[in-house]
Amino acid sequence: MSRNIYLDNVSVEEAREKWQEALTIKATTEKIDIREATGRRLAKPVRAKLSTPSYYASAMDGIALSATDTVGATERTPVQLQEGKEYQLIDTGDPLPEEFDAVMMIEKVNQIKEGIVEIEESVAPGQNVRSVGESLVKGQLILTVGTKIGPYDIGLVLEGGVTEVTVYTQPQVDIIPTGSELIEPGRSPQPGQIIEYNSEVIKNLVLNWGGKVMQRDITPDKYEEIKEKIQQVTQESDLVAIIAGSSAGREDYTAQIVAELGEVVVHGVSIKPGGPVILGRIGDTPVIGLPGYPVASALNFRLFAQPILYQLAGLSTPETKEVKAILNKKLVSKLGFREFVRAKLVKLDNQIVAVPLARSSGVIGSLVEADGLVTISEYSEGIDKGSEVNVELLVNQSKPAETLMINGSNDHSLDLLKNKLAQQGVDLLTQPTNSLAGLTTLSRGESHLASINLLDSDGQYRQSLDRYFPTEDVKVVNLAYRQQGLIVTAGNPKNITGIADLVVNDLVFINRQQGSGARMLIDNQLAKLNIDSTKISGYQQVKQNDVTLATTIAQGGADVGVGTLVTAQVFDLDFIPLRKERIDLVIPNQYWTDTRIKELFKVICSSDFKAEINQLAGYDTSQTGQVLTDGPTSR
Ligand SMILES: Nc1nc2c(c(=O)[nH]1)N[C@H]1C(S)=C(S)[C@@H](COP(=O)(O)OP(=O)(O)OC[C@H]3O[C@@H](n4cnc5c(N)ncnc54)[C@H](O)[C@@H]3O)O[C@H]1N2
Ligand code: MOO
Repeated sequence: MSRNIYLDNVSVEEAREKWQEALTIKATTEKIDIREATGRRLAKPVRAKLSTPSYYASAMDGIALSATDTVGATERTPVQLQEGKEYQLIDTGDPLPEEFDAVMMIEKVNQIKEGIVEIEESVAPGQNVRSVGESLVKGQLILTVGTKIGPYDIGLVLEGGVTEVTVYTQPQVDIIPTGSELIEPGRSPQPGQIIEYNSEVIKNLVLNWGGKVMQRDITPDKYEEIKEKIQQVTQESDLVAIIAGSSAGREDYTAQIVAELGEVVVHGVSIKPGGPVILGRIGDTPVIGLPGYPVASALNFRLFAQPILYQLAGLSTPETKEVKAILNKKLVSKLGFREFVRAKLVKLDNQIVAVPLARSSGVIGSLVEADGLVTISEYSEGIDKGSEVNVELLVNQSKPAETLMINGSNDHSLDLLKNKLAQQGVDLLTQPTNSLAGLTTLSRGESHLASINLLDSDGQYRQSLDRYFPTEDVKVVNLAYRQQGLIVTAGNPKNITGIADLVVNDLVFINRQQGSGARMLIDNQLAKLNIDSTKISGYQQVKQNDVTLATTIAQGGADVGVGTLVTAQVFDLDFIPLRKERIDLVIPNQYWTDTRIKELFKVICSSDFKAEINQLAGYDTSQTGQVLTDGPTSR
């Protein structure tokens, strides 16, 4: 079998147009019981078969009477009425006897004696009476075509004497995940195996759009098996989605099979992610071959299958909502490809800022985090930092104002903080870099707060903070103290006891980057002990964070590095304590009154939060929530 190496490179619009031309899409309808119709779309209008109420009915508990008999009734000139002749007792919903035209509430009726009542005010004709057709009039239009049927609609339709309604048939999507490397969720992947989840993502998109799903078993990368499966399901399906095998790999068969069974209309669109998408048909059934990478798979399905499914359901695709935002990072892109970059949106001062997320199409988390999609045109090689961009909203418009952006040193307590803040409706966007980068970003107005672990050698923040905020006041709030030390191989086979051992010949050290608190710690200690860093093997090798440093040691790439106790424990490594270090949050005074910051401060000061931090090995909350310094003069 020859490989399909040459893909088309058509635009999104051209691909959609070509696919539409090749398909004959017709929405079909069915009659169903209104009681089973929640969420369905009406294909025919509903009209009332009855008027309701169908009789004049009392709207209150009281007495039925004639308005004319009450004329002139006041507290001083009450009117007496005789039961059976001038009034009759009546309850809510009862038919109004023909001889009467109004109802007086029982609370306003004084019983004088058996069969005689007295009233102290007059009533108007029709008072407290529900007239015929007050709710619905026979023949009245109750619901229009396209209505998405909800709880109240069902009540109204039933009241109108109707039980059966005509709705659009829910399109059925058959999803076939392919790939010999795929395993069912819940199993533990061996090297080379991947948990299959794309089909669940696609399934839930279809359900959200009002369709039905048949999720098929994982089919291995075997030409015959895939072909057979596609043949089997196509007949009964309104749209077939085949996941993976779309590209130029040795076992990428989808396009070839679709071509044999029907027609490949487009294979290859000039977009990222998701270039190798296949759009085709088998008989009258539309078939889409989705690229295997999860982001590509989901975005392609949205881009191409959603409009088809909406047409099948008798609807037009919902308009997308956009906001304008300022891009906070330069995006470089390949000319000739339209790229959809997932972005977080944050309201910073009075602007919405778009923070690009991971661009790899293998990172599904980028879709979880994303508030919107930034499109880089195929005619551009990228977008500069600071440019205004249109962002397609994936969330509520109010979301950017609920997000707080923090940059700086990473710490386990920030995860706990994020989780707690989320419960208060604040989304903490963490951008783990290092302390100095956090302060740089903050001083440029590109974040709301910074996390730092940079105490100066004299135990003050003076130097660091004055450098970044020479004129502006900032508050420094303690988050926690954590245990910093040497992370060493499990069992400490090289018997490392402290910093002085780092110059031992057969030891390999692994360092952290400049600007990180761990790097400052090691450099300070080396200076104190008069140790020449060039004598330490591996000193030039740096890792960007605690976790990658520990991973390197756990995998045998180094013997020792500086990190936290909690990270050593996560990776089952040994630990030699060096010092307790403070993790602080730096918050410019201008944000101190921001509601998101107020929530953050409340969380930090809560005993719940402190209790959670105290669960972390080596953490200390004795000063958590304390505002340590306040303004340049007191620093
Ligand atoms: N030589 C070329 N190689 C590739 C090209 C290309 O143009 N030339 N395109 C790349 C792009 S872009 C994409 S996207 C992928 C698409 O590849 P396939 O559709 O053939 O998908 P696979 O290679 O089988 O899978 C990619 C990746 O995704 C994982 N996967 C697949 N299905 C699932 C699933 N149901 N659930 C979870 N994960 C899944 C799979 O294990 C792979 O890791 O091709 C590039 N290569
Ligand atoms: O389509 Mo691929 O998804 O760009 O990685």
